[in-house]
Amino acid sequence: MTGELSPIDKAKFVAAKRAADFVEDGMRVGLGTGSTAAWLVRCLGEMVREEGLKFRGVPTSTRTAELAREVGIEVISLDEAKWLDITIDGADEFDGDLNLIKGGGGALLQEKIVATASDQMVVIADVGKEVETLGAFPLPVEVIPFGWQTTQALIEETLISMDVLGRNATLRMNGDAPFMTDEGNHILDLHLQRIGNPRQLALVLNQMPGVVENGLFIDICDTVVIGYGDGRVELRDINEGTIEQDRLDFVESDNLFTDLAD
Ligand SMILES: O=C(CO)[C@H](O)[C@H](O)COP(=O)(O)O
Repeated sequence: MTGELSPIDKAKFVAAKRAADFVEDGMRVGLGTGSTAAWLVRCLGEMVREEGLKFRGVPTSTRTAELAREVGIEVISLDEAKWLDITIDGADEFDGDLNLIKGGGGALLQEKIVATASDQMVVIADVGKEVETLGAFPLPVEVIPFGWQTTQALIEETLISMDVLGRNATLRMNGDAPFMTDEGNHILDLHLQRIGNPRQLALVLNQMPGVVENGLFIDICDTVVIGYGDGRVELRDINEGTIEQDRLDFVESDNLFTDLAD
């Protein structure tokens, strides 16, 4: 990476760096997927190498597993861990109830399994991810390849019957081929604009044959660490609201940040 990082990357970095402090010796930690989660993995790797932090990580994707091993984190499977102390992951949107849209990176299935198997889920996000109502970000739905067009039609019909604003579901592509998840499935992105009742929509989607999982995370996240481009971080707790506001002096002091920016 060369040159100065953008304000969004700085915001992601400070959120990840603050959240890394949640990890303590002996913990089993779910490691999320995406660019913000990648900062977290790099920060944790640095803590392993330089401070002797000892923990085991359960990655939510092959990408995260590769990065975690690269930076020196001990990687185990979810079945080896059985239960996790904490999962730290990014999000595409979060609302005032800390409900989320996830899956922009296509890892929503593993992410939901891992987060649900954790004592607490901490989301790391730049402030641009905060919304009043979920839905401006297209909602990812993981579907099995068999009959995916039939599943797409069923989803669209159901959205019409639910009177949801936007109704089209598009197949996510990777170049000329359909995007494939780690589990060999496809992703349909639902362009909804606004999700009035995310809890109901999540339940309805998961009842359809062909749907494996949807990207709505309802009542799963406990805390959001919000990063700002000027180094400020805010911790928001599901029960207590804002519990911490701080500023990380990352530009001058952070080796990892300046190493990566150079
Ligand atoms: O859900 C995810 C991957 O499936 C990511 O956490 C989400 O897309 C946020 O990504 P980023 O940190 O790159 O903005």
